[in-house]
Amino acid sequence: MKAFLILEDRTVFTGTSIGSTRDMISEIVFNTSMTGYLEVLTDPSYAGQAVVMTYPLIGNYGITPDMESKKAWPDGYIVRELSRMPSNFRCEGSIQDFLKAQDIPGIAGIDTRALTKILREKGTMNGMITTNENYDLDEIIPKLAAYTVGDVVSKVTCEEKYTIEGEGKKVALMDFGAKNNIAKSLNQRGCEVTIYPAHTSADEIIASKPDGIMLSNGPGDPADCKDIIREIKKLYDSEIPIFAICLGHQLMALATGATTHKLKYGHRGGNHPVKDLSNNRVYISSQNHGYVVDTDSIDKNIAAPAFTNVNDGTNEGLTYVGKNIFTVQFHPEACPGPQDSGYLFDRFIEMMGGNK
Ligand SMILES: NC(=O)CC[C@H](N)C(=O)O
Repeated sequence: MKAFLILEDRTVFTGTSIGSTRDMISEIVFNTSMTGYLEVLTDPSYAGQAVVMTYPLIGNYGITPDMESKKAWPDGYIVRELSRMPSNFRCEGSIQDFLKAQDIPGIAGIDTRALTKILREKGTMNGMITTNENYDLDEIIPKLAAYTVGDVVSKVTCEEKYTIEGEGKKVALMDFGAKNNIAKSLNQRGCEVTIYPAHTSADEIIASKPDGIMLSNGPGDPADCKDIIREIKKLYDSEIPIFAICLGHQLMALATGATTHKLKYGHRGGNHPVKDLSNNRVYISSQNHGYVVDTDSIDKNIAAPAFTNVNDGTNEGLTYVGKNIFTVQFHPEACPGPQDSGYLFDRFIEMMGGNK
């Protein structure tokens, strides 16, 4: 069946429908990862967005147990070519069947390179995937322009707290849309990890006396998370060590007076170079974000830049003055992508006093 991807600038791509055939409107973003399509599909930070994979062949090893959450979160999926015959000893099914089962509409067989060039030159924009050949652009474009990602953290966070047992330090993980490998990275290092719903009060977290608090990644515009930001300010005021990733990093910055803005087309992929400003070493990082902390808005008495992006100079991490708090914009938990910065979990454990 034919499918159409319609962009806010009136560009229309014609391809083949994959997954669900229902209409979808979303923000269209591109990811340049060459591996790890399943981790991308199940990363809750994509809620409210449809993702274009720039790597031309997707799905060749099918669906494996590498899910980063319990389901797929993007509103839509856009690829050049979907593998017709997935093959891997861990393969449990095809991506086509997975998208159908998850009711996610998609489009294959379009020139994703041309699409990515448009998004890179004009910036991230909204779009629609439809199988209706009689689409009416004049009717659709205003609907696309009106779309906003909205409050997606509430949609992706867990409903109730739960604990992953461990013998070492007790970590409270705030789930704003956490990827599984954050809890796993801590647990593999011995930590007992309790995962809390995003709207848990700071008082409850502090009363549970954790050795450290981890603020997770998550979807949407950080500045929209006003209630959560208020609670994070209380966590900042407590003396508990804190490590934060991506949305968590942005929320801590907002809670302490900095501002954020939306990048033209974001950083989503597995090869983003970030420089550790303490030793000028460059790490290749996994990234998925559309917003950044404004470097100029950081109060020197509160925080200092710890990492910058080598490609565009934007902020990639902060250390907080006089506090046991550090935060990063990229993904040390990888999944997908390089694990170069996994040592940051060790740094967090040291900050909590070490595991033994
Ligand atoms: N992966 C994330 O946590 C993303 C954070 C935020 N939603 C952004 O796009 O910038």
